[in-house]
Amino acid sequence: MTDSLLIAIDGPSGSGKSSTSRGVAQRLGLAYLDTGSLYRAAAIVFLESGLDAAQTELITELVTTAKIEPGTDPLHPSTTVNGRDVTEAIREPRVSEKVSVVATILPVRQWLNERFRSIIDAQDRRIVVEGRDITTVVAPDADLRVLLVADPAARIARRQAELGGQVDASAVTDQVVRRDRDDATVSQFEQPAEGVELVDSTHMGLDEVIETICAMVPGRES
Ligand SMILES: Nc1ncnc2c1ncn2[C@@H]1O[C@H](COP(=O)(O)OP(=O)(O)OP(=O)(O)O)[C@@H](O)[C@H]1O
Ligand SMILES: Nc1ccn([C@H]2C[C@H](O)[C@@H](COP(=O)(O)O)O2)c(=O)n1
Repeated sequence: MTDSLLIAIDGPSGSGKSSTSRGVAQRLGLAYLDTGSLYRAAAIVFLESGLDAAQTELITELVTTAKIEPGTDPLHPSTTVNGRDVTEAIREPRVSEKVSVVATILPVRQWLNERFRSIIDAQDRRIVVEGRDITTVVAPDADLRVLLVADPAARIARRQAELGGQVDASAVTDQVVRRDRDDATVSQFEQPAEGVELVDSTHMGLDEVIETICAMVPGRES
């Protein structure tokens, strides 16, 4: 049996977690779990329910009875809700605007955390998992734990470039800065916890970040 290799990567919005984690997983032959994609899928369930954000018990019931399934192939990220492919829909600005509503409901977080742990086990712990609280709550026992950060200006510019100018600057700033502020009320991703490696990607290209993290894997240090 191949040795387990669980890599946990956290960081604020737009710091490069998804792109970096997919690259590291591809390079090391690991599976990949984007935990934010499940929070986003839960946000779709909430948005389509017509419920008010204050109806947290009803939102929790709906989300925790939905069948939310993430793919774990780093080459082909995918997410389904009750069998429907929502891979593209979860990236829409309306979802980014509202995802913190579900992400700040603690029973939803507890339910999702159990899902994440069972997916990690189903992959024999050979997986890169990224999010906001993977290094601290979901997998504090990971073989490598990284907090990936970048200056807010760099993160906003990256997100703006990704959206190809289709969303105005204040909406992009909201998606990055306001969302981090809301998300930080339930997770600690601004400072590395003890034993977590800090990587600042502000002035690093994607390949350099991937290379840096691969070199931190126990047994691969140069
Ligand atoms: N080191 C880098 N240098 C320049 N651009 C980058 C770098 N890392 C990622 N990017 C780009 O920045 C954008 C955001 O990256 P990504 O989606 O990986 O961030 P994220 O941390 O997962 O964001 P979110 O938490 O909001 O989902 C993407 O367009 C990506 O290609
Ligand atoms: N472990 C996680 C992962 C994600 N979230 C929340 C915070 C984000 O606003 C949202 C979407 O994540 P993204 O796609 O931007 O990485 O999900 C969280 O609270 N904990």
